Amino acid sequence: MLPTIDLSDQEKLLNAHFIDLIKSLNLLGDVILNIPTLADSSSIDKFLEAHSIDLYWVNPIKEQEFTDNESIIRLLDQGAEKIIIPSSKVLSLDLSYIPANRLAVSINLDQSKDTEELIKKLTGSVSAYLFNVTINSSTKSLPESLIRNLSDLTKLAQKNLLPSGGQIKIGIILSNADNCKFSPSIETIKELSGISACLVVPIEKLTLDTNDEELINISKSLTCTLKTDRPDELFTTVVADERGEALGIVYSSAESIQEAIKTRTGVYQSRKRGLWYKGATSGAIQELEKIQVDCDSDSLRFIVKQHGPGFCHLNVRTCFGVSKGLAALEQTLQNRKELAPPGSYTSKLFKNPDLLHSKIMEEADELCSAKTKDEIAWEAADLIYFSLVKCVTNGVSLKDIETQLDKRSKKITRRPGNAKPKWDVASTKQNEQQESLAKPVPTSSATENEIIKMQKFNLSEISDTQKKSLLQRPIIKSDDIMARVRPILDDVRKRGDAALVELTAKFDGVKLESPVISAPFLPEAMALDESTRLAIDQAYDNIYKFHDAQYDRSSLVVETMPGVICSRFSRPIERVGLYVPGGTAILPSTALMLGIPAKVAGCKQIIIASPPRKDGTVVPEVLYVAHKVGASKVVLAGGAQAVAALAYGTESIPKVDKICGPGNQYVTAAKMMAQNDSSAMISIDMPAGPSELLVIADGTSNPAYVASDLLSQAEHGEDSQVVLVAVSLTPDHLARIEREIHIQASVLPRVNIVSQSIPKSFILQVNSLEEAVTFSNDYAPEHLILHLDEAEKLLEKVENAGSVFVGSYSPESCGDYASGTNHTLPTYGYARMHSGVNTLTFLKHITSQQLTKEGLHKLGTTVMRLAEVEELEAHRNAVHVRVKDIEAEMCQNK
Ligand SMILES: NC(=O)c1ccc[n+]([C@@H]2O[C@H](COP(=O)([O-])OP(=O)(O)OC[C@H]3O[C@@H](n4cnc5c(N)ncnc54)[C@H](O)[C@@H]3O)[C@@H](O)[C@H]2O)c1
Ligand SMILES: N[C@H](CO)Cc1c[nH]c[nH+]1
Repeated sequence: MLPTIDLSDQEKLLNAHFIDLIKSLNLLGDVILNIPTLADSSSIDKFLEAHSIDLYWVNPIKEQEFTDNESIIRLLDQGAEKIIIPSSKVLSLDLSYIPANRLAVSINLDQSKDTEELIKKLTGSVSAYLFNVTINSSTKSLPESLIRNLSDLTKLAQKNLLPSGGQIKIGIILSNADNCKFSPSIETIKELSGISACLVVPIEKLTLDTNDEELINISKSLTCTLKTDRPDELFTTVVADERGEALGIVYSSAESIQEAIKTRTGVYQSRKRGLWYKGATSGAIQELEKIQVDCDSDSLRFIVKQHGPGFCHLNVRTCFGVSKGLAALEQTLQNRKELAPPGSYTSKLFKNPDLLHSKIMEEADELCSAKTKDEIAWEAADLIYFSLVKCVTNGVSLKDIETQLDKRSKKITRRPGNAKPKWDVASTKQNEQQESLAKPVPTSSATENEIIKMQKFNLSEISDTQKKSLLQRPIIKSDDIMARVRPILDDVRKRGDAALVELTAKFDGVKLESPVISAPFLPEAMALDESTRLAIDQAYDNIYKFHDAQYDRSSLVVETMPGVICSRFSRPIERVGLYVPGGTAILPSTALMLGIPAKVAGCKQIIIASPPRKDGTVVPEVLYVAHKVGASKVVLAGGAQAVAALAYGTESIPKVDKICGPGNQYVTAAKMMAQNDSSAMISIDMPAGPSELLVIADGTSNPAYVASDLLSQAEHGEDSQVVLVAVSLTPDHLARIEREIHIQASVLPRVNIVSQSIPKSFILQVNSLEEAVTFSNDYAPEHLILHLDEAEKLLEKVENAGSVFVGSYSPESCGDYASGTNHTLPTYGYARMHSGVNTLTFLKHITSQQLTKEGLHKLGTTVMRLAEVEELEAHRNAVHVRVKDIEAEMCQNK
């Protein structure tokens, strides 16, 4: 029998009668869930939350919705064993990469004329058929002609085994013609079982009550299909634990099966003592998890959770002796947890999570380095032991781990499986190889059919340690990067232009005559098409306006006490170096974002550095901006070597006082190292590394907009990180965002980059706006976009962020290019203490003071006393000599 449950009225299913029925059905295997619409995976979530069912097929009722395979894949990923596709749609959908054992087809035999043809066509691509037939008879048994027809179709369908082994399953759905009162019964089930088919029965027609004549008894629906050739008519029954390990052999009767299903415990038929409720006297009871029927329906397997000392009357777990391997290890660890002998190492691990952490890391590392078969087995055993200690400590059983594995094996969508940057051996190796390459290139392309997907976490389900690791950025291998950057800085410092030219040839693949061009720049070298020029001019005007308004040119003057006047005024930093990235994309917009505030501030010398193009020239857009902001030179170099040239100066490039601008890890590391080198005597704006974005979205957000924003930053580089904090989003809303991410990403020219950066990025589901903003403040993103109802209200709670984009019509792209705000912003969480580039970045402030005689006389005592406290006599004396004169003069005037 195949039971069906209609999920459109879930309230009804919460009554005790149905809860009980569903639990019992779960013991017997597959259940069909009818869902209202194909896209409605949330009704399944709701059902699974309320009831324990692990093997279910999904039958989406509305036929017309089967237009593509995306929703089908989603339902299978969610955990459905099979999806039932209507015969009218099965040939028009591309189901080629869904395994046959996950697909069932429903055929309406009253309407379909060429069922046989269809079955032949579908051979090897589906694993079950549901035949719908209308009964025009009120007799208790099915009409002979119908049985013959169904039998022929069943034989045809079952002619071949499935590609992965096993037989096609046939379900029969019987409907009544209006004037006929045919009601399926145990006899119908028996009749259909005779032709290897099973009856599909709605849950409303089922009962656990053996005396109910109207409804179908669940136990009988099973026992009526069993066969036995034993003289005592019992069924041989293997009893196994949740992981399938045989505990012993017993016998079952129709009556014991009925009792087992009713009580959901291990009940068998003892050949000497009748009904046997396992553990009733010994305490070694069993919770029944499944009853499975073998391939020829004459033996059973009871899957049970065994309590007490074990199944065997000799007080061991199995009748075949003690367990070995993983089961034995798990048992030992559980015993140790309850009562460990003195000095037990395992018990030490239970009590010392740090030690356990270290051992797991150590063993994982050793397993990675193991080479021979013996070494690998040895190290894997170590790792499994320590992992299992962690599991047992936290109440996780081997069964729980296997359930996870089984769940994952049901996923159709393959995970990209990239390692987190921290563990990404491939990219470390690649970085090493890149030393000799011109430019960083994307490592791999998106495999066809691979879903481009962010990782997903739920704040309420993750540990503090996990949360901490989410707050971290893709690791910058600081030591490693520093070790590469140090010799580059030294080389340029010592050998100047010659080193710069050589390093540009090495890293950018360009051999230059001279590493610099000076203003005035050739008009033909900065010629632009009209639309580009107009766009740059418009962006320039907006950025200028906003940055000019930031410049308070007046001096600050405060009389702190009578006759004591303090003031502060600003001066531009004289010589500034602006780094414009040009590795994976050349960014003239960055030239605007750095050049304009430098110009507004009045810096006397502006030098721009940017990697050259392959032909040794600078992109005309960058040169046009350089001209507009009044740059005196453009350095044709990128990476650490460009930073070194700006910091130390070369024969052709003047040293600057401050270096600003974003860049990759080499650029950022070089800026930080140069700043720490007192011989360079420079400052930097801030660490502005790989782009980041955090989006907070609620139920009012538009999935397409959210996805487009996330991708807009993910396309910068493989190391970009984007985060979506989803505030109480329904599974459906979230799924729509995920779908948009995949669809939009798949058609991007930089799909190779986003298919690397998106899987390293993550979605965090939270339950409230407070949780969302707290996480965002802890993360301190470079960019924060608020896709929220009344988004502006959240602004006052934002504590840490580089720049905020408020509401669904404020895409980050506007700030990246042209609205007016700056796009050079702190990353890696530095938004906690750094501002983005602004006009003040290019200014320094000088303070001054002037005291009158009266002022000095009034303040003198305070200063002299403080100097005495610090025992700095010269300080005290500088005031004393004056105060003495002032007082003498005052005496004379009296
Ligand atoms: N935070 C911000 O405000 C902001 C703004 C714009 C861009 N960005 C970021 O800037 C970064 C730009 O990076 P990019 O790589 O495209 O350009 P880039 O100009 O920063 O770096 C390219 C240079 O790196 C050097 N390089 C490459 N491989 C090297 C190696 N193995 N060893 C030493 N040097 C090497 C080369 O000299 C090359 O010219 C991106 O991550 C982007 O997200 C950030
Ligand atoms: N999003 C980058 C800041 O992290 C800036 C940029 C330049 N071009 C496009 N975007």
